[in-house]
Amino acid sequence: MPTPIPRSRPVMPSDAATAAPRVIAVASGKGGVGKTTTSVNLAAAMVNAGQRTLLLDTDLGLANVDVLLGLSPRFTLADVFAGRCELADTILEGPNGLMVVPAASGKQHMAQLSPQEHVGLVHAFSELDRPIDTMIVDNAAGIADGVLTFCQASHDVIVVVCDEPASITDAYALIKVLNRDRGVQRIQVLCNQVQDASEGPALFEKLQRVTTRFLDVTLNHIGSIPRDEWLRRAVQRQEAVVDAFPSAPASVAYRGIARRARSWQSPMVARGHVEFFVDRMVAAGTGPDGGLPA
Ligand SMILES: Nc1ncnc2c1ncn2[C@@H]1O[C@H](COP(=O)(O)OP(=O)(O)OP(=O)(O)O)[C@@H](O)[C@H]1O
Repeated sequence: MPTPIPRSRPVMPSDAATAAPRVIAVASGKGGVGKTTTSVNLAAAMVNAGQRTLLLDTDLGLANVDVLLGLSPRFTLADVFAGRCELADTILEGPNGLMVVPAASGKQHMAQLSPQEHVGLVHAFSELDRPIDTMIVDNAAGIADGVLTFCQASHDVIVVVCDEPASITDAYALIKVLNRDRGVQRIQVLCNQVQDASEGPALFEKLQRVTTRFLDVTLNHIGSIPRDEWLRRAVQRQEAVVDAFPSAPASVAYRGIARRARSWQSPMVARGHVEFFVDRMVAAGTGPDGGLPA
């Protein structure tokens, strides 16, 4: 069992006003649909647009944000949990000032953190003394507890989906459990690897039909990313496509989504921030000390 992150002091409203990151979780039911690609490119597009952005890789079992960006972590979250360093020590400087917190690749036990440890991790961001406007959280695929906890604790959840039956079925399963078990009522849907302009809206429509029928959740189609050969070339160069090939179709699409993300209405506009994390954990009974706020 890894050592839990030391609990931070209680989060006061003034702290929240200083930290103030808007937190966006990126998830998918099925693996391999483009979740990490999306996290990296949205984060890069946001940083290029002047937002102070931190990309957190929580795919603790199988990390790859740092690989995609060609970064070499000195410390990872595994070191934080083992008490070998502070969270701030794990932050890598990515392209154009993007802050990247790498996960711990291949450390199987890191994929099995308790809800309290997930909360501790998220809560620890309130201790960071550098200003962050937006935090993008790249999750593992599937519906493991940690994924649900990170999604539940974020202001927005982007579910990445492709037009193939397993992706749609698994996206539905993820949305269902987020909605029914974790009280998430709004999901941002990103359709990836579309072949033409009509595929994204049609795919969104399919997903929406089934969720409207069975769930009390609002889906919002935030945009579609074309299947793009330039994106694969950028991966080979270990760069975000928005940086390597800014005029590629996928880059244009990611920039558009990043721009529009600013106007998504936060479900708790007046509150938000780190305080929002803790409140939502506690509301669901997954807070530190079995439901009591730290
Ligand atoms: N729009 C796209 N056009 C072309 N290739 C893409 C696109 N999106 C993703 N890919 C490719 O698909 C593969 C899977 O992408 P990615 O690693 O982002 O998926 P993932 O959902 O994060 O997977 P995992 O859950 O296994 O981490 C990668 O090789 C990536 O380069």
